[in-house]
Amino acid sequence: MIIDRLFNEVEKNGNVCVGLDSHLDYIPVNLKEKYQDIDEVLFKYNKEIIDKTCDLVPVYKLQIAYYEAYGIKGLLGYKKTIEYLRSIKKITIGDIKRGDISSTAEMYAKAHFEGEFEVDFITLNPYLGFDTLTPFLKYIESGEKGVFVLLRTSNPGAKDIQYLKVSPKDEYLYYIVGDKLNEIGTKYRGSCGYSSIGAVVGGTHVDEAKEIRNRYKNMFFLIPGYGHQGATGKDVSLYLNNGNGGVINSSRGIITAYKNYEDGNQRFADYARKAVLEMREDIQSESGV
Ligand SMILES: O=C(O)c1cc(=O)[nH]c(=O)n1[C@@H]1O[C@H](COP(=O)(O)O)[C@@H](O)[C@H]1O
Repeated sequence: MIIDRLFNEVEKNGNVCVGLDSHLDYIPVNLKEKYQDIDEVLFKYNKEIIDKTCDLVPVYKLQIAYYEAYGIKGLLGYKKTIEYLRSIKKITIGDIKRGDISSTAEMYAKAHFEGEFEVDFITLNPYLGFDTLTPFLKYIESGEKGVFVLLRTSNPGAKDIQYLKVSPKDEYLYYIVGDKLNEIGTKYRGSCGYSSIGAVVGGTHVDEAKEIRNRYKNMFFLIPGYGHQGATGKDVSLYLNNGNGGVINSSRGIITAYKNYEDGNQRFADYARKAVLEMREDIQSESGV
């Protein structure tokens, strides 16, 4: 199952998920001048970062908005990047955060689990209801695909809706979501013990971290918020289990790390590698593995 592959990759390479949120403003001028087409600029930037980090990380996440924003050429850059990652056997997360009525969700599943945009995992938004998840289950059942469903997000606005107290137990709304995901996910557990239905849990809020980790022992977490959004190694390691059970995403903190160095423009991928190494060490030292 895909979750076993991810679990094993984490055992081997640690927890860092490189977020390829490749805004053109993040890309060094010399690289932008070298290639005429946006798809090539995006792909070459991503490829250099991938080539310098792939021995250190278990997985890459592409937030699709950074590609959609550049139209057809942007999406071509997305396609080329995920194809390259899959060709070198790295696990891919398409951060698409979809959620819609089931007939439409069926087409989202087809769009991102098959064809030109095929990835291993996608992110989903469950706040339109749990029926929106059904069309993805047949892909998960095949063993080859997985999902990370938003549970409690990293942004300050997470408090607006996800933290509303709801009956019957007067608990936070996100626990209703988590309990249901846990229940659906039981059927899709791999030999590692985790389910291919994982959850997104922002690392920026830590008050309930222990409770979330204990309550959802078989859930694998995608944990964003490290670095630019303020979460530290200490914060995010609260969501891990013996150093596994989660991957921690950093996007800007890795792909724009070069901006802090005078020779950064020429060596952006070297500085991405340095940022990954530092992040990996930070997490490992805090999670005690
Ligand atoms: O699903 C996500 O990946 C996600 C969920 C969440 O709660 N917070 C969050 O920041 N993300 C994504 O994680 C990435 C964070 O980027 P950086 O803040 O630059 O590391 C972006 O691609 C966000 O869209």
